[in-house]
Amino acid sequence: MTPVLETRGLCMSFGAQKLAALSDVSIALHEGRCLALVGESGSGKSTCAKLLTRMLRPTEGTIHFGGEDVTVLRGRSDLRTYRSHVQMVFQDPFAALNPAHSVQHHLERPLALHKPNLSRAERTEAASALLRQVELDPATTLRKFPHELSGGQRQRVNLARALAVDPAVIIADEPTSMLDMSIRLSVLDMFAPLKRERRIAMLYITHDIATARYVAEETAVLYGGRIVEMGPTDRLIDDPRHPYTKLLLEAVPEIGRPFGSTRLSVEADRVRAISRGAGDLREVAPGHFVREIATN
Ligand SMILES: Nc1ncnc2c1ncn2[C@@H]1O[C@H](COP(=O)(O)OP(=O)(O)OP(=O)(O)O)[C@@H](O)[C@H]1O
Repeated sequence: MTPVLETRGLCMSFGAQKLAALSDVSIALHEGRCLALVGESGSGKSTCAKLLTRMLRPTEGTIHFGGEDVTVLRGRSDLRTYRSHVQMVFQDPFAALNPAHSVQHHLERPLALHKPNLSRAERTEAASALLRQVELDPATTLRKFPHELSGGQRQRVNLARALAVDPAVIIADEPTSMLDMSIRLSVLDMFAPLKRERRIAMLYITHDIATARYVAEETAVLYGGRIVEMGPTDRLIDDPRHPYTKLLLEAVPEIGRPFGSTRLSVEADRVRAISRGAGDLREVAPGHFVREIATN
């Protein structure tokens, strides 16, 4: 199956010192499927999202969308067209919405650009349908402003707005990390019908490997800008092969685990703690890594 969006050997470095934020990243997003990109803070997840949406241009490697090389897109209108196919849902649902505009405006604006032939009444009906798709009641939501919505409702509006332009790809960058625990899964649950019914290809970016199982058929683990393990999510969680994947899984909070500090150590064959973004993972002997994780 030809991927909808594919990267080959993607690299990104910043600044005069050319510090590598991303090295040799090759991933593929397929129609109706989701890939989770998992890694801790600083591992390069957001950089990857910015490259895929072409907010940044990679220093090396290529990005193909529908078979076409979009790595070199430059013109404003070409980039705008590309980004209408590849939509982002951001971490902070409040910052992504304009406090001065109603939900109706947030949804009807992209609809007006994407489907200029719709009459005003048809546009409002399309906005209502989008809200129903994300399980919000149009009658009570359309007229509201962002501050009148809960965090979960705002993230649903963001998702509805992304859907307004019929994207082929949605990149969700930590979409639930700023939401209350109790509603995270209900927001993630909305991804399944988008894949099934709209056949959208998704990239779910998260630091929380445990949630990957809810949304993603495949998972890639990013460490220090490199993919250290990739495979079917169930296999990767049940039988992690790379030491860093094991560390991520051991760090998942569990009910019943006592408060305090858990000392995790792991024999590593490929991880190098000198990679930036490694957090407090330390190499204490060649190939031997320890990490202190506060669990309270
Ligand atoms: N514009 C930039 N200029 C210089 N360095 C950058 C820039 N953007 C990102 N970096 C660096 O690249 C590395 C990866 O950053 P990135 O934001 O992609 O990580 P992340 O995994 O998304 O982290 P988080 O989960 O904390 O958002 C970090 O070391 C960061 O400091």
